[in-house]
Amino acid sequence: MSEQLRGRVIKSTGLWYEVEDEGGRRWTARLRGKFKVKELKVTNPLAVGDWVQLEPLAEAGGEEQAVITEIEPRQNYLIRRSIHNKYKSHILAANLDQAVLIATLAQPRTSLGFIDRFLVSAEAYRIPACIVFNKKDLLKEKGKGYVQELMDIYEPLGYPCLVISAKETEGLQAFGQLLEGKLSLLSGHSGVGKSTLLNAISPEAGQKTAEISSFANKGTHTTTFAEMFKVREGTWVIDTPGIKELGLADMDEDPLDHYFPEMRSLLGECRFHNCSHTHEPGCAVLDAVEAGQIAPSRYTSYLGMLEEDETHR
Ligand SMILES: Nc1nc2c(ncn2[C@@H]2O[C@H](COP(=O)(O)OP(=O)(O)OP(=O)(O)O)[C@@H](O)[C@H]2O)c(=O)[nH]1
Ligand SMILES: [Zn+2]
Repeated sequence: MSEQLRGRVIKSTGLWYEVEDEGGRRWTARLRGKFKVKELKVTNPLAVGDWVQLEPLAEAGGEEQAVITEIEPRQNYLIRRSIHNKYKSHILAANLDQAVLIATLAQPRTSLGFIDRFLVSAEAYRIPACIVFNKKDLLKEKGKGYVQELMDIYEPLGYPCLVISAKETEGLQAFGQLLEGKLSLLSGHSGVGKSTLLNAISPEAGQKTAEISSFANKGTHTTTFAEMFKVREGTWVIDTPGIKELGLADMDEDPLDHYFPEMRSLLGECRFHNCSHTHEPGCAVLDAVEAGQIAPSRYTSYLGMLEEDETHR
């Protein structure tokens, strides 16, 4: 019996994987052949974030080489339809502890529709989500009041929020604490300050993601390329170009209202069990909107997504 180690995939090229074992050693690893045919619906059997069992190769010379013998069951994963084969899907990352949306109200403006879509995707993927409003320094009194209004909408729904300024290094400690001990997906429009923020808390991780980002902007990346970065021991982030904007594709078949926490708690109270909450009499969701218990902007996002869903069917 050869030695078995537990490790985590931190980089995947599709051909080989970089794995860090629990002792912090890095391995270049390949999958044992039989795994490749196991799951027919995905193009990649293994993704960044996966926990695996490793078997070091005896003949390895200077470089640490190993074979991956087992993949642990996933807590969650991000998946999207393969760009090469429409009948298959591609797993982008696994076992995410949270999805962090970096948003800004100016330069560029992140729309509420975009925020809500991100949150719905996170719900569908069963990944806890939070929102970090960056560039606080650009906000005047009115803008600050508006951010507070947004926080009053999102926090009671279970989405923690932070308001920070990477430029004025305000709230960076809280941002660091938010990430502490977790694997976080960082998401957000180009220009919201993801690289600046990462740089501020971990120059090494910031540098690496910036390289990938400029690589991606040239349009040369493929979705098979994914990597997670160590902010510090036990704290990781993924800022892969292909997953910056989580899509709604390939989520569970659950109806959309299941992904809005404020509607989820009302399900079963509508008169019709298949209520779409758009026009039906005796609709508990419409009543809640009317009564101001559901934010109008959230309901508007719901309607927008519902309509989009229907045109895609
Ligand atoms: N005023 C202000 N500007 C900021 C702040 N944070 C970042 N910026 C600026 O916003 C611009 C974009 O920041 P980046 O960190 O490159 O944004 P990014 O999200 O990584 O963008 P991509 O790499 O395109 O995905 C830069 O000019 C930053 O200096 C902030 O808190 N306040
Ligand atoms: Zn209803």
